Amino acid sequence: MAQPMSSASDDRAPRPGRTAVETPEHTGEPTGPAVLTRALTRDYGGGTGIFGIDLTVPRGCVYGLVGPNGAGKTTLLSIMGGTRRADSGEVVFGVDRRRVAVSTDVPEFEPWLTASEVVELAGNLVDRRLPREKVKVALHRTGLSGCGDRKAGSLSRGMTLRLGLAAALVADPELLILDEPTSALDPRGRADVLDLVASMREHTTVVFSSHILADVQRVCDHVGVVRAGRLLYQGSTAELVDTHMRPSWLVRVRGGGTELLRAFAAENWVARVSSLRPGLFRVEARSLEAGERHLAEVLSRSSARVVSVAPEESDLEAAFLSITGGPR
Ligand SMILES: Nc1ncnc2c1ncn2[C@@H]1O[C@H](COP(=O)(O)OP(=O)(O)OP(=O)(O)O)[C@@H](O)[C@H]1O
Repeated sequence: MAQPMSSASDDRAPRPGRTAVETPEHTGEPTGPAVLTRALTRDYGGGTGIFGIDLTVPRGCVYGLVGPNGAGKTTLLSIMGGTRRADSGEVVFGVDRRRVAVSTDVPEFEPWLTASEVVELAGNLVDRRLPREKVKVALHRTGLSGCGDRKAGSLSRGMTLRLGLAAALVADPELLILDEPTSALDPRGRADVLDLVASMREHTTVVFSSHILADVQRVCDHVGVVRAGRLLYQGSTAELVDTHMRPSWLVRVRGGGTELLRAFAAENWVARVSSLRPGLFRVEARSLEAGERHLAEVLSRSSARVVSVAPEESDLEAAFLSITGGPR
């Protein structure tokens, strides 16, 4: 695993026998999840920690782990990455354990090493004959091309985060675990890292945690929602957004449209209709199917002059609030 000096965890050494880490033999085409956890529990006391987490990360996906502060994301990723122990449960890898790389939310490096040396060292831990060119490529991919000779101790927080990423990906991991990889970055930096993550899809499985749900929605095809140490949802991002959002449409008509407003309000399939301003309504349906089936019908029965009908974009933020019942 490429994780040289970058950890801020409390207890690095997994206790033998406490967290089972299995690596199946590799024969032929790999199948099954890249990594999964079974009933993973780490109880810090006082109701904090993680409890009975069954995470399944399909191979080749970009998996986003989201949850409020203190939900247990770092604890979970640290146990998966081998830098914390679990009280019980297991982590099962479907990829070669040596090809799992981790970048923590607060990477720490020896301050006197240059950025190139940090990345080279990380690479050599995985492959002693790692071509020197790979170090340059990793620095380039993480936006640190001009910084190879700078001491790690002189880098800003955002640059240190990028250096952690470069160290993690230098040896082409099969599974990359990233804790809050965009949290310390400016908008440009965030976009760069998200593009990088998106470009790794399929040949590398990526698991990353984030507070920024727009980032997760942008690059993650799978998502896990944790709150208070428990996994509330996991599955495809699209499904999460579709099933946890009440589908809605914005309807614009010429004139006031009071008669149309009443017509919508009388329909069973309409969960709510609200007037945003004269001539503009939001129609919320009880299901996507019902809305798509009946919306046009009501419009055609009405004498209102319809200017436009547009489905409202569902987003992960709203789905997240619906699942967790509160802000993140
Ligand atoms: N070493 C520890 N000892 C005791 N409690 C801890 C320890 N590490 C974390 N916790 C507690 O466990 C809970 C989960 O923490 P964790 O850092 O895993 O959450 P998180 O989802 O990563 O939070 P954040 O988004 O704020 O980084 C929190 O209540 C935290 O205070």
